[in-house]
Amino acid sequence: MKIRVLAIAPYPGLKDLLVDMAGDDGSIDMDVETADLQEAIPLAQQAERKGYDIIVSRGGTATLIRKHTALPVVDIPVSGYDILRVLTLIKNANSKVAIIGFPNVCHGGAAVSSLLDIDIPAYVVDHESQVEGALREAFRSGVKIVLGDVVTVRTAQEMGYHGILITSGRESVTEALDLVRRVYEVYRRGREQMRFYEQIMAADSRGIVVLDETRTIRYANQAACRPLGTKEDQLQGSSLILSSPSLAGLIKQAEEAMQTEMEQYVHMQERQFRVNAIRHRVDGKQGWLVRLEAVEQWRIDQLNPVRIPPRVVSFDQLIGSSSALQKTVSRAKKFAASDRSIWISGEKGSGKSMFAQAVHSASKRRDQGFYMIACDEMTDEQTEMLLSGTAHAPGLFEGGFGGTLYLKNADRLTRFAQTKWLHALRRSNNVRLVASSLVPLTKLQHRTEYSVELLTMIAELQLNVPPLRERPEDLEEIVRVMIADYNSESGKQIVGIRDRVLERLVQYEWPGNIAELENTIQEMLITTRGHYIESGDAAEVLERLERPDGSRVQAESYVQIDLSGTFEEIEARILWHVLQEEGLNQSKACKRLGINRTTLWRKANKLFKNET
Ligand SMILES: Nc1ncnc2c1ncn2[C@@H]1O[C@H](COP(=O)(O)OP(=O)(O)OP(=O)(O)O)[C@@H](O)[C@H]1O
Repeated sequence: MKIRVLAIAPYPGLKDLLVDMAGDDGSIDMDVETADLQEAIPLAQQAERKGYDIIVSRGGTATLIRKHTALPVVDIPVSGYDILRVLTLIKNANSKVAIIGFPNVCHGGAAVSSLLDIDIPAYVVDHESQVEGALREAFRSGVKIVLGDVVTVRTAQEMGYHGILITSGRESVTEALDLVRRVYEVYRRGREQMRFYEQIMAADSRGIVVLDETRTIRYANQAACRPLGTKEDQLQGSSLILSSPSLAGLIKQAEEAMQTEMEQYVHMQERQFRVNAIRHRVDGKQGWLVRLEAVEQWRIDQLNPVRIPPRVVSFDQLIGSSSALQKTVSRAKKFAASDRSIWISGEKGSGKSMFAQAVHSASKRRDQGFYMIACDEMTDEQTEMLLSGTAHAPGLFEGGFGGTLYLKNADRLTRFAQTKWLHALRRSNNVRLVASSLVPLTKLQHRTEYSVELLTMIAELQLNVPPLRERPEDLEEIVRVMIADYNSESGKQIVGIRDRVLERLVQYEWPGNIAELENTIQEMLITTRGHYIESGDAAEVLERLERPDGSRVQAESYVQIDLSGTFEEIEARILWHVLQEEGLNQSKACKRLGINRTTLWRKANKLFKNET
């Protein structure tokens, strides 16, 4: 195989010589172009893509293009012969002569002229922009003829003086071609080794991304294109923040926390990825080696009621040391170790989703997907799409899903959806189900409209998350964490909450539980100007909370009634919600519903059999 060489000759005569000499060389396949300095840059930039192995050029042009290509650039030297030739030419000239050029030309010239005992001053330049100044200086001191490189000669001529080009002769080109063969051998070995590593990385099913100290992507393999949503060649050299702000955010966090290794789950391009990043230091500069692994193959596409919760929750993130919470945590930890389905009941906003995620994170399926399906938001059509697939996408279980499915508000599945789930689950035995509902399981078991078979499947174990009012001792701790989170987001420096405010918070019933507490504290924090949440900062929010009937207003705003199914089914759901909110007190429920006790009794009896 011949070495593919692109020669860029800064003057036409060199092109002819190169074409002539390359024709005789069996090991080199050379194309020659004529271009000087800046004109040569685009040629050099395209050379690698065009399949050249090495570039050959001369003097200032060679130095310049080296900065614009990853290929090796071999410089045709200005040899002693070249200088000797030109000095022989001008040795009898009566006019004063000088050499002006880059160091290689000047040093050679000075050496040869001193050997020949001719006095030729040399003006060394490091950049083409200095040539004009050097020429002026030479001409001022009486120089009439300048010897030099292409840029020297051209500028001298433009200034109205005589310039003689030191051309490269056959010996210099022979020397350059020898160097091409030697450089190529080293380059070939290096390239083969690099290709070997590149092929290994390219074949890896994990996405591999190498970042430099500015979080710019230096390398990305094929598998990294999917999560980053771009083509391989567009990724290299681009900033991570543009390709994946979420991943860039995680790396930034890890840097700020001075971590040298980080493992996280990230949601990118509608899929979940496990991210493992290791900090590296090359030549004193820091960077990251990031590996991205798809947690599973199924993707969400446009199904809104199916979501990936934004963060990984572990049991440690559940705040509260009350025995009520700790008992639930210890029960949930035991459940996590088994692979059985869990039914989590609890009031609105009490932490059911957090428990579901913590169970997943502590289970053997932690490396697989966790999807939350909002059952009350799914239309029957969407359930069908999710479970049976569409023309463009496989159904959830056909897509090889093997993680945890969290069926949020599973009590609100329509009859149609229940049947669909039942069929799908009968066929799939590799999924962990966690379901949640506001309704205690015992109540649901009496509902005629709910499939007993499905319940048996999705409620093998039961967990009850205690409402916040049953563990008031946790409130202060939760508020403290909320303040800390808020400080880091907002830059404020709030250090606590006054006892008077805390007491009033503890006395409140919290029908919307921690979700409601979060909103309340958030509002107080926004209005707080000092270091503590003072009574004044909290007054308006507290008054609203403590308004007579305030809790009911709050509770009602959390209720979502599923309007699918027959009128009787919808009526049943409304009836059930009102009864539940009134603590199963029929008189209060009748008053709110505007029906008499007999009607309620009849409907309730029909719906809940022996329940009321
Ligand atoms: N023990 C806890 N410690 C800290 N934060 C909590 C805790 N429990 C719940 N939260 C927070 O309260 C909010 C509500 O929690 P979550 O969504 O898990 O409740 P839920 O019972 O699933 O709500 P829903 O009834 O809407 O399904 C979330 O922002 C969650 O992070």
